[in-house]
Amino acid sequence: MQETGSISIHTENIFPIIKKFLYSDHEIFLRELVSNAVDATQKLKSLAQLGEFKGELGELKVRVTVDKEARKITISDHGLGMTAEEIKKYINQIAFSGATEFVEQYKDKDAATKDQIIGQFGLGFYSAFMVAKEVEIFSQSYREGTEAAHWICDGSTSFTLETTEKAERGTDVVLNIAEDSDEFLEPARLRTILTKYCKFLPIPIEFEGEVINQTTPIWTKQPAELTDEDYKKFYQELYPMSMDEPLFWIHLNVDYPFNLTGILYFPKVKDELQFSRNKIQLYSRQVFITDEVKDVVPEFLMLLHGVIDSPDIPLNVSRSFLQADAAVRKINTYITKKVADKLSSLFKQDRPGYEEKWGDIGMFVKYGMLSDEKFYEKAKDFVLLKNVDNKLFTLTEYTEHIQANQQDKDGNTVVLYTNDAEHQHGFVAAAQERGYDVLNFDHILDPHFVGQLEQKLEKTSFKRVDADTLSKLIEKDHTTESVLSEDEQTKLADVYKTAIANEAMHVKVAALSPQDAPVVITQNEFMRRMKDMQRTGGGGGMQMFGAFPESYDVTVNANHPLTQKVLADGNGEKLAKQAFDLALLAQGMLKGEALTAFVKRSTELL
Ligand SMILES: Nc1ncnc2c1ncn2[C@@H]1O[C@H](COP(=O)(O)OP(=O)(O)OP(=O)(O)O)[C@@H](O)[C@H]1O
Repeated sequence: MQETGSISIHTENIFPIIKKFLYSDHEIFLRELVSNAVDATQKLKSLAQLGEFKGELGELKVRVTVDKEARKITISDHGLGMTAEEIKKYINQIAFSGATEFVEQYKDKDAATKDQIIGQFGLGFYSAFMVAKEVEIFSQSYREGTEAAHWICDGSTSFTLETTEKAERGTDVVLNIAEDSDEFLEPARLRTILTKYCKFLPIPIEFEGEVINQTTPIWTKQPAELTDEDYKKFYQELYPMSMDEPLFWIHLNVDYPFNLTGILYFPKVKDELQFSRNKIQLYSRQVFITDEVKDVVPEFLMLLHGVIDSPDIPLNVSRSFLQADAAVRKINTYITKKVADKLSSLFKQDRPGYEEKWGDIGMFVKYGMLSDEKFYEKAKDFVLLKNVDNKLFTLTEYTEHIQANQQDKDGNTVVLYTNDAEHQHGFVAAAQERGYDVLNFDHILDPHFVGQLEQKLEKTSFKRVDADTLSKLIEKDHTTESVLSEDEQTKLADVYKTAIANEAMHVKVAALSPQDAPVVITQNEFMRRMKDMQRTGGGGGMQMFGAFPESYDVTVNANHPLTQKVLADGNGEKLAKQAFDLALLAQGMLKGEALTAFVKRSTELL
């Protein structure tokens, strides 16, 4: 029997159109054909289980071979095969009508969208024509008493179908590679494509006499069957270049209301926010799809590594649709919840272990809290604050820790922090001397995090240790009386103003304790925060603060013994300058010429 015919579709000659549309990702033809072969094999296995196929299953491998001379790539399977009638139905009708529909719907879309949609309309098989000028199918159905069929098509709407001889059950798809697709005749190229897309397919894939895949990757197994070593080994397989072991992992496994399996690893990341993105691989039934998991995984978890496998993610639709897709939103929420639960249980079950990892996971947690309200609600119980003595506290523990000492006269709890304990050492030490605790907030996310905590925590404010004099940072009821008269205070301020001679330094006199420093230089908390935010790119509306020059408050302590000397001494200005320079020195602000002058003056005074 031989039959030639025309495939009944509306658009004439869709081949050139498809080929043109899908220019950027021709390599996926192999993914599509190999997954068809795998599907056919699995269907046969299911039929055997159901007792509908009683013959020998034999060795169920999929073989990919390439013959460079003959310009042919062959994908062979021992799956259920197709009769001539089935080829007409599944290939001529389904595969081709899918292609037609594709052309009609996606004519005007951009390249990225087109790349994504190839499978959507059963375009799988048709993708062969992106690289082949002619495609042949040799197939023998598993059904007894059926004849083998041979189909040839050049991508146009006409085809030839005839009976043939084929010894073994299953299908061979033979591609006659087009001149412009020579690259796919290179075995090395084919191997790369196969390892990229087919590494975890459930049926063995043989290429050049070697099986290139793992048929049961660990995410398809039950967590109870797996040891820590299995998870670590798999991580190493996924990221052979990685030096570090993952910190911990989450095995995802849900089948309702959507289907999702996978393993997410927390890598060691430390500081780099931009580091290792796009490390999560997305699979659909063990076929690799993409490592662009944006929208499927919440933004703050993009730093995680691992695999997600879900047939429910509509991979073939455009980006904007993906964001709006209900299944994707649910998956997103699910992953966030799973991550929060995992952190929570680590925290509860092994506090020391959790604290040890805090340096690596702290950033995730804070980033998550900042970007996701639901995550904040869970994480507020396991987020940790670190003080300058490297002790870690939960939010509740910390409030309890400082409440007695660090309440101001209005009953607000004042949290003191430093963003650079080394640099602000003088301020930190002074605060500690008063029995205050100082937190370390030295990550670039911390200014934002501080802002968030201030909004969320009741009657709590955050002040950097160098934002004001200690008595002003936490204002207590009792005010220290000034030993100076009004006149003396004005005179004192004038002496300092002349000595400092700098517009950016706002001199004021305050009655501090005689034990405090004679002069303290501080930078207003609000202004400094605005500038910090701006530097880290936060808060779009903060732009206007860029126009403000740096300015500092210089607080002169009226009650310090030195003050009397400054007022009495004919040399007052020199002393004032010296005291001011010492304050600058404590802030690490004394540099260059000023530093040289200071050293000279100190020697003179000595
Ligand atoms: N190797 C094969 N063995 C048996 N049947 C096949 C084989 N390849 C394709 N088919 C049949 O042809 C049909 C069309 O294949 P095609 O790849 O175009 O779409 P699909 O596999 O149904 O969907 P998609 O690939 O888009 O997920 C398949 O559904 C299957 O019935």
